[in-house]
Amino acid sequence: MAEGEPPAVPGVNGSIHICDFPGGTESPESHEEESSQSSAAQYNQDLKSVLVTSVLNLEELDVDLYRGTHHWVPRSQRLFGGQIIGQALVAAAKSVSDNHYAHSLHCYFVRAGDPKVPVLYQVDRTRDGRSFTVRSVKAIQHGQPILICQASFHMLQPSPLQHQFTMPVVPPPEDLLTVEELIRLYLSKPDLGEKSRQGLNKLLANEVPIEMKPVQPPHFYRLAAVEPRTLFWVRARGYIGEGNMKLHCCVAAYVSDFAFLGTALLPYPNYKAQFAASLDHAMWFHSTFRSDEWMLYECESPWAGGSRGLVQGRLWRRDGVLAASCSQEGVLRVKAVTEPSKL
Ligand SMILES: CCC(=O)SCCNC(=O)CCNC(=O)[C@H](O)C(C)(C)COP(=O)(O)OP(=O)(O)OC[C@H]1O[C@@H](n2cnc3c(N)ncnc32)[C@H](O)[C@@H]1OP(=O)(O)O
Repeated sequence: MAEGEPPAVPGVNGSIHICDFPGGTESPESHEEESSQSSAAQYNQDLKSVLVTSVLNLEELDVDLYRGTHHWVPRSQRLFGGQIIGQALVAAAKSVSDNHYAHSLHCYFVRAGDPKVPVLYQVDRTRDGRSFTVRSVKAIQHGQPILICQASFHMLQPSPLQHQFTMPVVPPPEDLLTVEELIRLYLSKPDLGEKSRQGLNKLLANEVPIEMKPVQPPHFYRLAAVEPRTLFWVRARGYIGEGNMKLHCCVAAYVSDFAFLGTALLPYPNYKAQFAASLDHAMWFHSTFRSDEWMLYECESPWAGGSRGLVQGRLWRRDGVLAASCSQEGVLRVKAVTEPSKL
């Protein structure tokens, strides 16, 4: 890693995209306190998640037409894909009855999102069935689609067919450090270069509405090739509360695109992404969950080639229930890194 670049974390651009990680100004101590409190008390209900109060709170302009604004914009200055998916799912869900729940979505990112203007979401009520309801959503900027999304909703239908994989065994979130805490540890290294220090401080100032705790902190530094698999605990910052499963799915859609594509870069520490962007994103929701509670995100990349990478993910509730599955392909244009790390 070259001097001047912050250390790598498993973000979308591997060694350069650390801006895609949550920043914040909490002290490490606040998490120690939190872990010693009861789970009921761990939510400060005054600190509502900004995802709910702002990002996913769309303005209704007309029937089936909504406007969404931006909260956090990545350093790439193109809109965060998870934000567009989450907002598209909110728009789709608005015209779906309360007893139908999101079970899947399929999206293509066809143009880069422009952070300077809001996004319009135009919903087509494709079909209303007894069990399944389908919506098509077009996210539009400057008169052109930036995302096309199909979302399907299903009423609850119990069935004797029921199985799932087993959740990986990992340390609980209370035993792990947040990304911010890991960065602070890194900042305490006396031999850290000044430009790296500046980059890390910028990262801490980021206001990503997600908290993360990597299970394998060595990946954080990404000095050696590792298998394309990563595990981290993740949750929305702030309180959302029980009850609105549609909303939790929208938040999970936002979260699921975060630090996902970078999994495909983990075996290649000698390359950095010059251009990385998600091309498509699919998601299946399996169980009820709370997106403001820690969930384990298990990400793996079974394939990369032809300047593209495929990533697959599973979001686990901490009690071992599989909450959601995700798949994404992204474009990955890389260049060789010549300078060794000075960090
Ligand atoms: C956390 C992950 C995320 O959130 S990523 C955000 C969500 N996803 C997105 O924003 C992706 C949106 N989709 C897109 O931008 C387009 O569909 C993309 C993927 C770029 C389509 O690519 P393409 O058909 O190549 O578009 P384009 O011709 O407009 O070119 C875009 C820039 O890429 C370049 N490019 C093109 N082909 C090549 C190539 N073979 N080798 C090197 N560069 C190539 C183009 O020159 C163009 O670059 P520039 O913008 O002019 O600087």
